[in-house]
Amino acid sequence: MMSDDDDEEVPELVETAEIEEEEKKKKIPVTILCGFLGAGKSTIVAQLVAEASGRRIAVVTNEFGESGGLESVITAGGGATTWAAETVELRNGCVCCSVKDELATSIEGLAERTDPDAIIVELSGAANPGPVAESFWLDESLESAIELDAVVCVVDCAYPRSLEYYEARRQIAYADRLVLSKPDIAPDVGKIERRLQTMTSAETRRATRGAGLRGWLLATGCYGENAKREIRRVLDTPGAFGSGAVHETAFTTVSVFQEDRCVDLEKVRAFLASLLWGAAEAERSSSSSSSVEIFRVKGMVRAGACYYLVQGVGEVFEVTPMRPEDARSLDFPLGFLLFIGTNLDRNRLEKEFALCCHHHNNNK
Ligand SMILES: Nc1nc2c(ncn2[C@@H]2O[C@H](COP(=O)(O)OP(=O)(O)OP(=O)(O)O)[C@@H](O)[C@H]2O)c(=O)[nH]1
Repeated sequence: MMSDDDDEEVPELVETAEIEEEEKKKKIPVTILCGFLGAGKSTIVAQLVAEASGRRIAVVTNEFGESGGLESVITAGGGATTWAAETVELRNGCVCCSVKDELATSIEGLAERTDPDAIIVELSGAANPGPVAESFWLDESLESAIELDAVVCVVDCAYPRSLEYYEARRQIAYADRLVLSKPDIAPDVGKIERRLQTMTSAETRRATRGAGLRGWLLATGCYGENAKREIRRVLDTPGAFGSGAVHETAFTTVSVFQEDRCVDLEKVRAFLASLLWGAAEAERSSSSSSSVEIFRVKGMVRAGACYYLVQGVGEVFEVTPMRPEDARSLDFPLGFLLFIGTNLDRNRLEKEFALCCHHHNNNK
């Protein structure tokens, strides 16, 4: 029976065509899950699937070796009974070295066939997440159904020595989020957290066997247009704008900023291109421990009245306009770039960023 109140309720007008259009545009978020050998990646995936409560999560795992394929499993969530297995074939072997162009195409195909709500790509223990993340950096014009959502790295708190391995530190440098696994058996999680803070501004969370991570780990919006919250968080991270403390290793975060000066976007793009491509080239041709490597770039710059988000992974980067409402809500007029890598030269980065800026605020 309807009450008087119900009678008086004015039905909301729903523009179905608009909603359909929105739905169509909504891309399937891809989470890259990395972490050193035995850190707890598979345990986390199993827990995410167990907590999926009806959402469909596609899991793609990369096993090194013979087949050169990627195994994937799809679940409708909520228990083992709904699992279905499928293999994404890649011709050339290891996902993190040789097949990056094929990877996104294969996973797009998988997404089309199975229509999941989220996709997790679980990498093997020593894998480099950089080329994998790059492969999801798809051109807008390709109208892909999938988009990179975050690189998540699992750090084993019960095995702090893993941080001595270059492969483990590189995974941390690429990550947007760090899961601190095994806090239940680790003697000093706080010490590991403090050490990680000297290496990256990525957000961290402790989790025993992956419990309670779903809302934090999937569909985070760390990349792309939704990255506003992530930028806000980086700006709020203590130390992200520090005066250049010397870190324990050559592995560092350096941020440079130009308060309220407008940039020339073409110069910013040229600066990033020469920096990232130059660093990658130098890295390929040298095995020296003093070589410069840049894993991640994050930032925000202003050109005229418009703010732009800067994001980079490995050799690829993009400079994208922010929605005016997002830029307004950031509430401080700041241009900054944050680099995570090895042997970064703060003075050089500061000088070159300054050269991208106009002398006056009015963009003239
Ligand atoms: N005590 C405890 N054990 C954990 C936790 N997470 C994972 N483990 C255990 O750690 C071991 C390795 O976990 P996996 O999930 O297989 O790790 P992985 O990163 O997938 O391992 P690889 O694929 O070999 O690199 C297993 O014995 C897990 O049961 C945790 O939070 N606490």
